[in-house]
Amino acid sequence: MENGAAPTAPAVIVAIDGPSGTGKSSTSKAVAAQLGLSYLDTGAQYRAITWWMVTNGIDIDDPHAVAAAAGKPEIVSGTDPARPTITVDGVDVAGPIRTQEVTSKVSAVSAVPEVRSRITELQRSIAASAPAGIVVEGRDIGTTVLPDADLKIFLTASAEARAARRNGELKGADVNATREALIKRDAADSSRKTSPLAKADDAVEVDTTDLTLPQVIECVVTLVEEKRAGK
Ligand SMILES: Nc1ncnc2c1ncn2[C@@H]1O[C@H](COP(=O)(O)OP(=O)(O)O)[C@@H](O)[C@H]1O
Ligand SMILES: Nc1ccn([C@H]2C[C@H](O)[C@@H](COP(=O)(O)OP(=O)(O)O)O2)c(=O)n1
Repeated sequence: MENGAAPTAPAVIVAIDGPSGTGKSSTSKAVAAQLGLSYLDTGAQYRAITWWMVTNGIDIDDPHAVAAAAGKPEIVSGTDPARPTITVDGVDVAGPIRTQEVTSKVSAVSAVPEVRSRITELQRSIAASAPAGIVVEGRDIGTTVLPDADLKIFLTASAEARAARRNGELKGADVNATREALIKRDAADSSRKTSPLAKADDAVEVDTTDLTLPQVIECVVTLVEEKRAGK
């Protein structure tokens, strides 16, 4: 290089999609931290807009009402993988977006096309401004949000493994009820008309059922490094 500076790697965009409990958030955060990339949890954004709708008394079963309100809340995501943040109109909602109420309503809100177009635009602008690149996790990142991503991963796991993992986080929950709720939400997310949960044709599928979290992280880091090396 003319100025003697060390060459910097070009920004790398990694899309990680898959159903609930497959390990997207844990894997994406760890991969981004290890590789010095930004991190975006797009599910948190859909949860945040759902929280705003519930808090403001919008009838989430009325898609017209949800569509009419979709442009109102200002959602801001902090993309440091060591400390991801999410605010709505300046309010920290990291805790409130994880309630059962929000979880049970997020699929209906995120199926509304006006909600998706607003959040998709936000996601693209965050990805475009990440200095070293970004790991973006969700349901439609490889298919719709960032179809030109350098690497696309689709994580899967059995419903039993996913329910057991989620139950580890919810103290005292019934594993069968957790499994049924996961299956119901995945079915709603996969069957909606606008950008459903789906594997992109060029995504690498990783079944995490019998892998530990460190094994999944290592697998994805290796795939990113191979991409960067041009293999
Ligand atoms: N391969 C794995 N083996 C065991 N537990 C895992 C694995 N991957 C993730 N987990 C755990 O499962 C739970 C759900 O993981 P998370 O990353 O939130 O999944 P997702 O973002 O796909 O819903 C977390 O408690 C996480 O620590
Ligand atoms: N890219 C995305 C990400 C999430 N969603 C919707 C559908 C999901 O059920 C909810 C919540 O996503 P989130 O990743 O937080 O869900 P879990 O961590 O799996 O419980 O948001 C979406 O429609 N598109």
